[in-house]
Amino acid sequence: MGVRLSDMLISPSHLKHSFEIIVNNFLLLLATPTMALILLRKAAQLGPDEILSHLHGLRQVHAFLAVFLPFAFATLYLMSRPRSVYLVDYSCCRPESSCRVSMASCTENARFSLDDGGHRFMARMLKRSGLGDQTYAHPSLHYIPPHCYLGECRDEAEQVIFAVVDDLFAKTGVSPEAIDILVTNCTAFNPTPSLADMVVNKYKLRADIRSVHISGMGCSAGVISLEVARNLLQAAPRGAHALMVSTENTSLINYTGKNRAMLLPAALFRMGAAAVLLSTSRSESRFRLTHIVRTTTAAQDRAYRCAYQEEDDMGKMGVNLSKELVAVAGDTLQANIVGIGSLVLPPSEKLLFALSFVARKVLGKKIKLYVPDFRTAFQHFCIHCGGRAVIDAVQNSLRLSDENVEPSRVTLHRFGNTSSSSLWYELAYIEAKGRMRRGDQVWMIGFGSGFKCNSAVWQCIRSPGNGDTDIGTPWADSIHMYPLKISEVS
Ligand SMILES: CC(C)(COP(=O)(O)OP(=O)(O)OC[C@H]1O[C@@H](n2cnc3c(N)ncnc32)[C@H](O)[C@@H]1OP(=O)(O)O)[C@@H](O)C(=O)NCCC(=O)NCCSC(=O)CC(=O)O
Repeated sequence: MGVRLSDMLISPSHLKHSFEIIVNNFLLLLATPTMALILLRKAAQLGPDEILSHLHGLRQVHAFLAVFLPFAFATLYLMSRPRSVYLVDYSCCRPESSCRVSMASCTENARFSLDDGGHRFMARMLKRSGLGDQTYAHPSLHYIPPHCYLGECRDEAEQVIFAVVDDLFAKTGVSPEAIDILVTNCTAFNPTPSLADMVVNKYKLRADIRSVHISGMGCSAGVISLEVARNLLQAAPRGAHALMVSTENTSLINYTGKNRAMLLPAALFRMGAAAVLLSTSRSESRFRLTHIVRTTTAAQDRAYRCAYQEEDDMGKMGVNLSKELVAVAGDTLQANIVGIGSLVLPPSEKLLFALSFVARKVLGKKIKLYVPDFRTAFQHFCIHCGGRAVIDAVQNSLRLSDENVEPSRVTLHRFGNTSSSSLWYELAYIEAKGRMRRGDQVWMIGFGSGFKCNSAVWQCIRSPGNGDTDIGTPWADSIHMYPLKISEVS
């Protein structure tokens, strides 16, 4: 059956599209004819002779000022702006295959390490978690019961961190002596000397390096590291390099008590890490960091306690993931999108939001607030894959399509929740699928204990060429399997 033209013109999507064109180009549509009209009227009033005599009357000093002043103002403006920060490249760890854990082996371990109730709960959570059969956990967790001592934790950190940093130096050709700034983050494992010192020692980094380690800041700490690295880079000489390493240690999932909320991390968290090289030099870089917006709701007790490290009644230590976490994440996201929306959304989306806001104030709460369409600003979304329910909640509140959240769901399936490094696995998935184009905008959304929602926005300035064989390396052995219909977990 054919579609009538009149239906097409008044269909909601076409109306919305026309509205966007008019509002987003309002200034241009209004200003260009107005300026043209004013100039034509003035020219008509003066006539050609008078215009020519005005032009002859201009002195050299006028011409000089007309050229020099805009040039001077433009130079001052450019010099006073903070320097742009670029992503040279990044690397994500695919641990050794001996670390791989299948669902069956996780369930089997739970049977021998937990009581009956705990084992049944874990079996159910593992099935429903959205994780697949190829995620990784450090060998210390393959023991029954888990065997997490300082030496094993340090070994896990060294394995993943050295793997990604080796890979990053190899693929960028940047030498360790060229690193001026180092930022590392890991929430659960914080030995002395720190993980930052571990990297300095291994790669013999310079004695004057600015190094920082961030701990206890949860899964959104990767974006916090980014902000710290960006701020330090902007204060460093032009062309300086910052190395950023984000990881989590699976020692945090060795809880073997009876508290369900503390058992949950073992069903979700897995081994992984990412290393990122940033610079203030655009040449050779692949992305430009355009915005970072950080939100914390830690002032509210409910938010503060929803991912909380504690001892249970029997004195066993673990991380308690409250049932309220998903709702808290939704509230924190709402606060974050107000900040990010004002920076990135086109005027049409801002206007619709403002109109719905005013209508709600005037007509009361029965009027729903308009949820801006973030797909008008971003081509790609990297949403922290904290758990199936977290991804579902973000997809619903931002009205995203299944394809928009595909990188998060497949990362959860292939690598599990690798905490602050998960966003980089998602970016690598998008690139491995060949979806990244020059000019594309990427929104990274990190969630983490506190509670925090931190956003980073990247613009692709160089899409991968045919020679870039390293792109999407962590996915090299599995990209052909995805996407699966993993949203339909029974
Ligand atoms: C765990 C799930 C995959 C389970 O999926 P389901 O569809 O089965 O969920 P459901 O709500 O029906 O719950 C099934 C059963 O699990 C129980 N259940 C669910 N969540 C629980 C929790 N937090 N504590 C204790 N029990 C819990 C329910 O009561 C129910 O039990 P019964 O059936 O007996 O009534 C999902 O709920 C999920 O993804 N939750 C979010 C996980 C999360 O908090 N991720 C953030 C990690 S922290 C992070 O990433 C950041 C950071 O740490 O910084």
